[in-house]
Formats: sequence, structure tokens, C-alpha cells
Amino acid sequence: MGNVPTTVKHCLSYEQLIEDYPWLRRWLQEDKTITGHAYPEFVKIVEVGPRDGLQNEKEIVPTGVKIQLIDMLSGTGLSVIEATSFVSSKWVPQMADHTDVLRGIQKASNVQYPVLTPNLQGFQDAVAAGATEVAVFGSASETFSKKNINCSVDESMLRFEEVINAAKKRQIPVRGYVSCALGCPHEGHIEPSKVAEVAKRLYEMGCYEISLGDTIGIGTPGSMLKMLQRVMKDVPINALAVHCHDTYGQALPNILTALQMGVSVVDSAVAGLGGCPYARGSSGNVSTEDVLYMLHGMGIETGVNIAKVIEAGSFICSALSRKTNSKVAQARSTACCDESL
Ligand SMILES: CC(C)(COP(=O)([O-])OP(=O)([O-])OC[C@H]1O[C@@H](n2cnc3c(N)ncnc32)[C@H](O)[C@@H]1OP(=O)([O-])[O-])[C@@H](O)C(=O)NCCC(=O)NCCSC(=O)C[C@@](C)(O)CC(=O)[O-]
Repeated sequence: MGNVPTTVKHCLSYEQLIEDYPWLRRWLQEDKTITGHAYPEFVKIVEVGPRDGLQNEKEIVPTGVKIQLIDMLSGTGLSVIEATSFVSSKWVPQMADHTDVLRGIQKASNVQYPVLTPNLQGFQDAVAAGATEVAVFGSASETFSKKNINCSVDESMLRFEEVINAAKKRQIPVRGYVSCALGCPHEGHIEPSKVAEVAKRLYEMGCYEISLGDTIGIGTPGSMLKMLQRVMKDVPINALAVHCHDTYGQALPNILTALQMGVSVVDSAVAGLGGCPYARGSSGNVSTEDVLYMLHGMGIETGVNIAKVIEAGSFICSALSRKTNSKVAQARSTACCDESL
């Protein structure tokens, strides 16, 4: 087949085609396609604004503002709002009021409010404050792991195992993060096999969902595709989420690529707030408003009211004296807004 183009070679082998492009299985079998790709009918949004969005703010945001933001978000239809993190206040002073935030919010019965817990101490404090879901956060990069949580990847797994075992006893669900899934601020390129290894370890330990973080927003649809292809060999696609930062303006195309691969859980932050304190140069998360606009425009349901999210974004931006990073919210505030929002 020396002169046969690669695409034709693939067509000669259906099995090879499916092996190389796993999302095609659904496309070929279900015929629910947009421009040739199968997309999920429903996408769960994990709102990380109150935690990832605010953790990097230099000025301490008043606890009452954080509570009001979460309460506003609770009325938007979001089913998951990451509320805060039980980390050391010496490391991340902005999250020092975790207990007051978690106790102060009006918890809606149809919303989960997970919190970050890097170790058993964080888990115990979180439970004492009323947490009913937690998240552990590991990394595919050794250097980032040391800078972020002061331990190696292997050591972090031991800590997470303690958290997960304690959580299992209380029937508390645990989500897992893998940072630097598309690149590290210190090590640069990260092999997809390393991402897969860490994701698999977290999944096998008992995390019900693994969020793959493009911590510094450096990925492209090309690297997202390769990384997901590798991770999907070890972790079922319905247990994967993507967590994109928008540093290079690639977050939406990266999310679209993940949706084409079958991912149906997307992390995002209201108003595109955010950045990791231990990832210099990382910019905000992809904005929830922009993700919703794209998904709803594709006919994908989320159960979230975009206008109410824009209201919450406007509230937090005025509290922070800041312009929103959401393109949709910016457009909405001009004369040429889309009245259908
Ligand atoms: C993990 C630690 C605590 C280790 O910090 P450490 O200093 O190595 O901890 P240690 O066990 O050696 O203890 C030292 C002191 O910290 C205290 N301590 C120990 N644990 C806790 C705790 N849970 N809460 C409060 N205090 C704690 C402990 O009690 C002790 O206090 P002392 O005796 O000195 O007074 C620290 O490195 C830390 O807090 N790091 C914070 C990292 C962080 O929050 N990073 C941002 C979130 S990750 C992220 O944004 C990425 C993500 C998830 O969004 C996905 C993506 O974008 O890729």
C-alpha cells in the first residue's frame, strides 16, 4: 500500500480507524453528528470560580463576597460549584476563610459543593466544616507537584490514598485532578503516558472523576487529542473531565476537541477568573459564560441559565473592580448583544 494515502489506508482497516480515533465509534454507530463528530447531548459544568477563580487574587476577597457569589451561582442551574480549599493558609492566604465560606453558603439541595483537600488534615477540617464532597489534586509533573503541594508525585499518592480511604468510610465522593496535563511551567512538555499513569492511579484509588488540567493554558487541540487518546486507554471516558485555562486563547477549541472525544464534563470559572498561585504566567480559567454559549449554540444541554451566570460574573467583577474575561459577557454589555441569551 506504499502509495495509498494514510486516510485511505485507515479506511481499509475499520478496526485501525476506531483504534486511532476512538470518538468515531459513536459517530459511526449513532449518527448524532455535528460537522461529522458525535457530541454528548448533555454536558455537566463544574464551576470552579469561587475556588480556582479566587485563590490567586492578591487582595483578600471578603468572605461575604465569596458567599454571595456562591449563592448567586447556586441559583443558575449549575449542579457542581467548587466552593473553597482546605489548604494551608500560609501557602494560599486567600482560602484561609474556607470554614466560614462553607458554613455561610445557602446549600441548594440539587448542588454539590466540593472542596480541595490535599491531605488528611485538610479532609478532616473540610468534614468538620460540613463538606460532602472533596477533591484531591495531583500533578503529571514532578516539579509542579513539589512546588504546589510540597511533595513528589509518589508521596502525593500516599496522601491522597489516606484521604480517599477516609472519604470512603464516610461515603464522601472524591474527585481527582491531574495538573500539567498539557504542559508544565517548569518542565515544559509532559508525556501523555505520564498523565495517563497519574490519572489511572487516582481512578483506581477511588476517585469517581478525573479532571485533566491544562494548568497553564498552553495546550492546543493537537496536544489535547494526543493526551486524551492516551489517557482513555487507562480511564473510561465517562470518568474524565477537562479543566482548561485560556492563556493562549485555546481553551474553547481544546474543550471542543475533548467533546469530540466523548468527554462530557467541563470545568470553568464564572467571568474567566483565576490562575494557579504555583503556575507563574497562567491566566484565568475558561469562562463559564463562554463555554455555555458554545454548548447551547451546538444544541448541547447543560441545565444552566447563562443570563444568571452573567449576573453572577458581573457581581464578582464589580466586587473585584475588574473587567470580565468572558467574551460573551463583554458582548452582552454592548449594543450588539445576542438577545436570545
Ligand atoms: C499541601 C500543603 C498543605 C503541604 O504543606 P507542607 O508545609 O508540606 O505541610 P506539612 O504537612 O509539612 O505541615 C506544615 C504545616 O502546614 C500545616 N498544614 C498541613 N496541611 C494543612 C492543611 N490541609 N490545611 C491547613 N494547614 C495544613 C501543618 O499543620 C503544619 O502547620 P504548623 O505546624 O507549621 O503550624 C501545602 O503545600 C499547601 O497548602 N499547598 C497549597 C496548594 C494549593 O492550594 N494550590 C492551588 C490549588 S491546585 C490548582 O489550582 C490546580 C487545579 C486543581 O486547579 C487544576 C489545574 O489547573 O491544573
